[in-house]
Amino acid sequence: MGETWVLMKTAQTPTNIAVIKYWGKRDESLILPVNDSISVTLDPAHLCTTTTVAVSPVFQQDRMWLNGKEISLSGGRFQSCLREIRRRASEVEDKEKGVKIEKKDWEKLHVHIASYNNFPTAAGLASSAAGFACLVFALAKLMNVKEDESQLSAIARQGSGSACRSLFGGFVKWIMGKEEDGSDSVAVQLVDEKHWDDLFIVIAVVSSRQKETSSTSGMRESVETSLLLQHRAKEVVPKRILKMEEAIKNHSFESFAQLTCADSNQFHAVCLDTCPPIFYMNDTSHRIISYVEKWNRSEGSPRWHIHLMLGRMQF
Ligand SMILES: Nc1ncnc2c1ncn2[C@@H]1O[C@H](COP(=O)(O)OP(=O)(O)OP(=O)(O)O)[C@@H](O)[C@H]1O
Ligand SMILES: C[C@@](O)(CCOP(=O)(O)OP(=O)(O)O)CC(=O)O
Repeated sequence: MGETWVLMKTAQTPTNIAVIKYWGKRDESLILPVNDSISVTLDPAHLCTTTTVAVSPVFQQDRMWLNGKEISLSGGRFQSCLREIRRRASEVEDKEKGVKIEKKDWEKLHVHIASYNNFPTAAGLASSAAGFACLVFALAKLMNVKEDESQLSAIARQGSGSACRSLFGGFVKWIMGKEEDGSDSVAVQLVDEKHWDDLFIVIAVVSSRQKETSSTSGMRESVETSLLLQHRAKEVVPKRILKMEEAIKNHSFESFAQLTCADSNQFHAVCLDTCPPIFYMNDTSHRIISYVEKWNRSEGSPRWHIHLMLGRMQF
């Protein structure tokens, strides 16, 4: 296969915001969570990642550019995604270019990746979720991987846990799973994006500062030191997930809002119960919470829900 040719695929993936949060791992290397979680995928017209992947016999190594700057692919999470996709690659034929790639060829071929976020990266808006989901989906298309979105979500999960939920639109549940190899820790779509089309999400960025504690290290410390996290995972989230699924299915905004706010508040309570404590909110966040709580009380029934995360606000 000495000739020069390039095959290319592009994908676009939105970010997602958790309404029942993932916080804590039972397996760090496979990124397996201590609880189920549920998120809503944002409209791709607003916050999304666009990723193009290309393969050619002239590429000498896997390389990636993010927002125009080359980044290292040596990290374990990128390597996990590349390895898992390659393992599932199958034959690709492009009759126009006269190219045929056998399954065995994929181990020897290298990819070049260019990815762009149309929103701030590493700024608390879950760019890793959209980014790893988009990377996995684009690579799967390029390498003719037959797995469905749920099976692909188990690969995106190894890039970043919340990324598994961005393989679908609408409301998505990440089932924590019980298997040690993580084969049953996958995302499934609860309802599609048309199910609740008059629900709007407003994201107010209440701080431009990079968060001090990454999600990865924050949840590691919570698992190691917070008794509240253990209680939340065992006693609270299992029941709350069932109530949230019911609220979403029945468009019960009052229940949806109450559960979302309660879960966000408990997430921040776990962060405070961690040693050393983790602060993801600031005075602005607190002020907006109290305004919205007063608003909802004055209006009789909740019209807005609010949950704060990582120094930013989603209504
Ligand atoms: N488009 C992308 N493609 C692949 N990886 C990406 C992309 N965008 C971001 N990432 C990865 O995600 C990392 C940023 O993740 P990080 O968790 O720090 O921030 P965030 O996900 O934007 O915010 P938060 O986790 O607080 O919601 C980047 O350093 C990069 O490794
Ligand atoms: C607070 C959260 O947004 C945490 C997201 O954590 P990440 O998915 O970014 O963590 P890693 O798996 O270590 O990459 C809650 C959520 O999105 O469910």
